[in-house]
Amino acid sequence: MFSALQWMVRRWIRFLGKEEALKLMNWNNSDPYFSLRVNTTNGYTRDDLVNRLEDLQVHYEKSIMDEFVRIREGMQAVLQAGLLKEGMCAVQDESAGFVVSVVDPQPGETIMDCCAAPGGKTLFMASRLAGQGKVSALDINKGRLRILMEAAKCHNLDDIITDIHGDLRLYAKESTAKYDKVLLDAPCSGLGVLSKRADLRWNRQFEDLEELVFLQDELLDSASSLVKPGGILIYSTCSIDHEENENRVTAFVQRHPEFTPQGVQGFVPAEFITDDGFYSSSPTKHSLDGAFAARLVRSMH
Ligand SMILES: C[S@@+](CC[C@H](N)C(=O)[O-])C[C@H]1O[C@@H](n2cnc3c(N)ncnc32)[C@H](O)[C@@H]1O
Repeated sequence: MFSALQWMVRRWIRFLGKEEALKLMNWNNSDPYFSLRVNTTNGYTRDDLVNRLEDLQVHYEKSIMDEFVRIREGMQAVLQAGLLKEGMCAVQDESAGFVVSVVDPQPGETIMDCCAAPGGKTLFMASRLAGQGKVSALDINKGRLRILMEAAKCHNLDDIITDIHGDLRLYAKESTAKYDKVLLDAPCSGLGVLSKRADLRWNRQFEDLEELVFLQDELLDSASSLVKPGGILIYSTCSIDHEENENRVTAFVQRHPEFTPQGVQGFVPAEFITDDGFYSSSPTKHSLDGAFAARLVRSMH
């Protein structure tokens, strides 16, 4: 009845309880919402986007995030009308938007986006810099990085964004550059986005989770070496699994006492803040994709 592998269901029941696990499975099997983020760099406002959606007779809801609009149907009409190609908006879930709020890009800052492609967060961070500052977008996947730079051109952000093709683990060993902020949006199980990525339900094995956790630790170690003294490391995933989220942060600060977790109060609304001060969105609580982010401040020495 619920198309999820047994190991996932067992895990959800164990960590969320039966009732919450059932709600999650229902959410994953329902028709997904899609969210559109208006591109303010090109001078558009949310009202411009709303007007275009009304012309196209696409039903929408204004989101709790200022730049976002949610639609359940009509994505085909949006694509055909060229709203994405003309750089008016991007498809982005608010759960990813809130990760950018946790980064809190400020004009003039240098930001390293370590696992950047296809660039949803890179673009949003670059637009928040308001023309001052730089985002370096690194990814191991050349094809996805090309898509990122095409989108950057379309959004008029290509002078702010520099692409770097490479494996973060090697890059961090060789590079002497240090950044004000470093975002590691790590490769993860995607267990928070199963309503949109139904394929993951069938493809993900428990062993994948173990491998991913190992990779997440390695990438966190590498990303941390790029943070300047007093700078901030942001670790995020689109997973709802503690093993990939809170547990990775706990293990990281044990290996790196020079980093201290900083609560995300003031960066995202209170209902998205966990008891430990992390950002967490939940499909069942917030009707958004699942995501997680932690802010870690590097000491001055
Ligand atoms: C969750 S996705 C990033 C999504 C992206 N931040 C966004 O918002 O659109 C993870 C990315 O990590 C990249 N990746 C995986 N291993 C990597 C490595 N060792 N070095 C650099 N990038 C890596 C993948 O190619 C993939 O694009």
